Amino acid sequence: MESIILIGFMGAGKSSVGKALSTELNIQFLDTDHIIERETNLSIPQIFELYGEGHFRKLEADVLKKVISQDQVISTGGGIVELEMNRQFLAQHSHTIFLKTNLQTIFKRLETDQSRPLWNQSYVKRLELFNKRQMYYEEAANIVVQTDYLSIENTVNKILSQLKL
Ligand SMILES: Nc1ncnc2c1ncn2[C@@H]1O[C@H](COP(=O)(O)OP(=O)(O)O)[C@@H](O)[C@H]1O
Ligand SMILES: O=C(O)C1=C[C@@H](OP(=O)(O)O)[C@@H](O)[C@H](O)C1
Ligand SMILES: [Mg+2]
Repeated sequence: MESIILIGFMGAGKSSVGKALSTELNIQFLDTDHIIERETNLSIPQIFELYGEGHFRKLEADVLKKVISQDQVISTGGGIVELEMNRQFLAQHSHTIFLKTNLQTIFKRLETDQSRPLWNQSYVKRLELFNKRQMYYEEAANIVVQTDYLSIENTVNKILSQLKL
């Protein structure tokens, strides 16, 4: 089986759903953010603060290329689709899944979150980022799963049924 890649906005549930999905399928779980943090020995906010978003995007693109292989679930960061190269790469992959959420759901889930530098900004900036990225996710994904009213467990089940596994 090809690896399963989860994409979507911050708070869509990529990391939580990815972990649960890998447990269900009994395969390895990778999260591009975790790999970057481990390899740099820095937190995501520290990388943004010290080196800026552009540098983080390079690290993220390198990790994405490196981790695609068989039999694993890969959760990405919400901004992986910012680079066109990544969008093309993801679109060529048959199991790229867009976890789709409306902005209201994201606000609820990330209400007290301080760990995401690009969420930690004004309402207008958040809205702009959310709107801009929607078509990027659509472009990069082959499967779309709407998650607003689903628990993590039910999202996993919906993915499994869409993948017909
Ligand atoms: N389907 C869901 N229902 C309720 N809460 C969720 C759901 N998916 C994620 N969450 C919660 O939202 C927050 C962000 O989830 P996370 O998996 O880190 O998202 P992402 O990796 O897409 O940014 C976490 O607190 C998580 O427990
Ligand atoms: O949307 C983004 O640009 C980002 C999303 C984060 O991952 P999650 O989507 O898992 O929160 C993380 O990669 C970083 O803070 C940047
Ligand atoms: Mg995540």
